Amino acid sequence: MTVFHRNEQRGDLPETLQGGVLAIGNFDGVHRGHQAVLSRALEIASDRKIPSLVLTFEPHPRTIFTPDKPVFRITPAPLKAQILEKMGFNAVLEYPFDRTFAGRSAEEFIQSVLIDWIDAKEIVTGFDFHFGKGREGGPAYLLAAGGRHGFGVSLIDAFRDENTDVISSSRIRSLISEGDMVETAGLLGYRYTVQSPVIHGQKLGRTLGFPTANMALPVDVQLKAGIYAVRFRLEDGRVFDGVSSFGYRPTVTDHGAALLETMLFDFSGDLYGQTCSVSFFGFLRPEMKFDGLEPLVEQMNRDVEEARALLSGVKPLGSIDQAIAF
Ligand SMILES: Cc1cc2nc3c(=O)[nH]c(=O)nc-3n(C[C@H](O)[C@H](O)[C@H](O)COP(=O)(O)O)c2cc1C
Ligand SMILES: Nc1ncnc2c1ncn2[C@@H]1O[C@H](COP(=O)(O)OP(=O)(O)O)[C@@H](O)[C@H]1O
Repeated sequence: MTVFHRNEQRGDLPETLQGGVLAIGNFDGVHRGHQAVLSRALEIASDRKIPSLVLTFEPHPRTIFTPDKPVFRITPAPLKAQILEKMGFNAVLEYPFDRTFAGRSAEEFIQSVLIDWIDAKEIVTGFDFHFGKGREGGPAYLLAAGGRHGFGVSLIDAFRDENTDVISSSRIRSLISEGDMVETAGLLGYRYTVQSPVIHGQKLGRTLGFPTANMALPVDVQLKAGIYAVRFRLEDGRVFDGVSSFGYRPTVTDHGAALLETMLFDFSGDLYGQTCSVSFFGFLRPEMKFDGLEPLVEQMNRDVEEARALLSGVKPLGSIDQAIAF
């Protein structure tokens, strides 16, 4: 089996990965609509026995065009790479995106990236993908370029959910900001997941009988503050059920940045420094300000019971969910 290749800085592309099928897009969230595009690329790769690659852009182009409004990334690059690897791709190419790159013509992009660097034989993308200076390159342009350069082009139509709404990253971002983890999972095809190193907190949790693994999430994350039923994955792959609190902890502090704190069930050990992931299965309640630690602890005990009950019956939604949250 070949090792998954993550190319973060337009480094040399191994020859074994040239001449493949290339899915192009930002794919933030790798949601079910993205998965339709990506599955088509995997099918072509398997039929033609050529490598399968994904070309994406880092940072997210919108961060370059509107720097004062950083995009809330559903899947930061490392998690996206993991999901693509689990799906069966051979490589992800995270192309450094800046204004100079954005200012290149569509033809320059095709020649220097798709032909000279990757030697792509097949391109798969969504029906609305545009590229090159001022978005001059669209589906028709890409089809014509394929004719000239000799690569195949597959354009995948917008994927709709059961209610015939188009699945989009922005719709999912707003569901996450409302704490709607069930609907979010339905559109992603897997449970919303964050990854971060476990950091030191105030060491109060253990004295309350609730040790919590603390994580700082990227500032752009717009997860609703509150208490969630979760599954927690350690670096070694072990997974524990747990309950998380995300927010500002008004009972003990009333300032500072939002923190994600997770109490793992049936676990004891040291987690500091490990990069762990938390997958969200359900929203239990908003964060509240209690009059002292005693009522807080009583409520935390009820949260634990509720989370245990919610998690007792959960099943993987598919292979991506199985790989990251189970
Ligand atoms: C299940 C759970 C629910 C929580 N709910 C609240 C809450 O509603 N309000 C609040 O101020 N803090 C809440 N917290 C945060 C606690 O105040 C925090 O875990 C405690 O202060 C320990 O902090 P430390 O990890 O820095 O030692 C919750 C924590 C957990 C694990
Ligand atoms: N069941 C558990 N759930 C969460 N963390 C645990 C658990 N058992 C042990 N730990 C360890 O204890 C630490 C949390 O203890 P705590 O007193 O809350 O300290 P901190 O304030 O640094 O988070 C975690 O980071 C982890 O290393």
